Amino acid sequence: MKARLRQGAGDVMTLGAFMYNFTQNLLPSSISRPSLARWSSRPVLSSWLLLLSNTSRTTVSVASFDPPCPSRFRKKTPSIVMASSHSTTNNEQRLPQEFSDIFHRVDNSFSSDQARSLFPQLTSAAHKGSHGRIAIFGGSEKYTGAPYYAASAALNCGVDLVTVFCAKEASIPIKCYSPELMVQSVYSVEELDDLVREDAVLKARMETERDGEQMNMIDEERRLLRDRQHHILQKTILTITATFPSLHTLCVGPGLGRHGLLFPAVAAVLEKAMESNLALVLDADALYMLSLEEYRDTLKQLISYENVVMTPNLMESKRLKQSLRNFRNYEDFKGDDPWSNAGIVVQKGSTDVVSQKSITLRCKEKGGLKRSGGIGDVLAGTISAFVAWNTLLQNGGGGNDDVTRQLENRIFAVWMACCAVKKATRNAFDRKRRAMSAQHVLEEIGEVIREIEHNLEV
Ligand SMILES: NC(=O)C1=CN([C@@H]2O[C@H](COP(=O)(O)OP(=O)(O)OC[C@H]3O[C@@H](n4cnc5c(N)ncnc54)[C@H](O)[C@@H]3O)[C@@H](O)[C@H]2O)[C@@H](O)CC1
Ligand SMILES: Nc1ncnc2c1ncn2[C@@H]1O[C@H](COP(=O)(O)OP(=O)(O)OP(=O)(O)O)[C@@H](O)[C@H]1O
Repeated sequence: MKARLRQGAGDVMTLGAFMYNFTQNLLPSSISRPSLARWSSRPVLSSWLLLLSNTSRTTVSVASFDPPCPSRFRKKTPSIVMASSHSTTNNEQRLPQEFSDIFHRVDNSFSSDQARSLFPQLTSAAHKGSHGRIAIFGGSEKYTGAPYYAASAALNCGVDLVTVFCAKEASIPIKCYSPELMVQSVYSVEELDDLVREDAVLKARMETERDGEQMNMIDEERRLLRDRQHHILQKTILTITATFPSLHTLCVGPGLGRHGLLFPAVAAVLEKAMESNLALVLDADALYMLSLEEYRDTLKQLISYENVVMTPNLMESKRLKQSLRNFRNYEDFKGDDPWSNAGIVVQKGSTDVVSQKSITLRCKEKGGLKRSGGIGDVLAGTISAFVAWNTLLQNGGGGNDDVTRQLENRIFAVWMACCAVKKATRNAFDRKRRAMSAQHVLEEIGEVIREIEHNLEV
């Protein structure tokens, strides 16, 4: 049990909190249109992936085009033998399988320098927050693990500060899982349930009431109830939006739950985030909410928003696609591909498909064979970290070219996050087999990031 506690946790946890965790058993248990001239950079990534994937192959034949593969790369990856072949037109079918599999239909190419530029540098000039400030809006009475997994994954990637905005009922459990997380309760499920109950009572009274004066009084009571609801939700919205200027990414959805009264506040937060051009990662119940007809206007805005990553599982994808098809007659939802939106969509599966407009990257990294709950949350947190780095590097860059390049890099950053989680999942599975849980994946993330950086010599 002692080994399961995070460093420093013993100093700050109350005995009660510790016992809570103990009894609940909730503590963590321990690229087609490639420009051929640009292909020269791709062996770096392909080989990186091969190194990362721990395949038994140690000798890989990599085609190089004009200009040839950078010597720097050859030096760095001695286990990979570079076989040179001269470029001709339409060489795509001659590309090794690894290339066409990994970089399916990619319009942009990425150099090793660009790959390194996805990571903020570790320097002595860094201050708390300069490697990313993230917030997760999720966590409800029922789901306390999901926001913890997402937030901890971001921290384990190397983000400095993560805040979890959640229900009051979830805040103490989440605080007890980790002393590193800043946890702020932004609404109470009990309070929202009271509002629903009181409104149902007033509605029932209204239906049976025949006296005009009494009906007016009930009307007035319902108006006061709506005012109270507005006040409660405004507080939620203001608490979260007040932090926007300091955030690099806001992830919405892990463990959010599906309380009907909370959804208008979630939609308002998303709309304010878009107004502030804040990077968004949307997962789980946020995607469920967006598939509902009441939130089609929010979905419509998000579809044309560049700064969003949506990470649907199979079910969420089906629901969202169906909603988008239902909106076909809706002025802006024209075209055959419901996913042809401005932002990035990660369709999770045995192969994660990362797409943005006409670009599609496929993460073919092999994962583990265990599908425990929470790995999707680990992925949402990891993507949030990479997107936060992309945002802060974009903000710190010089000139419009840098901004354009960073935006181009974003899809690549998201793809890399997907590969990292797959690899972490496989490492965790190798270690724990059937006993593997999301916590074990979380424990592998830091090492996988270190391995990526080592291979890229960041
Ligand atoms: N420990 C926790 O607190 C966890 C909380 N979670 C939260 O639980 C809430 C509901 O999430 P769900 O994902 O269950 O909700 P959904 O309503 O999207 O249900 C998903 C359903 O689809 C099925 N499904 C998903 N992928 C599938 C595939 N590839 N093939 C066949 N069936 C598939 C699942 O088995 C599940 O029954 C979210 O807020 C989520 O964040 C989950 O993330 C799991 C862990
Ligand atoms: N069939 C599969 N084979 C291998 N990996 C998979 C498969 N399906 C999903 N994954 C991986 O599992 C992780 C979570 O995806 P999943 O579809 O389970 O999301 P989710 O349902 O939202 O998860 P969670 O319930 O944990 O939030 C992702 O890293 C994804 O790549």
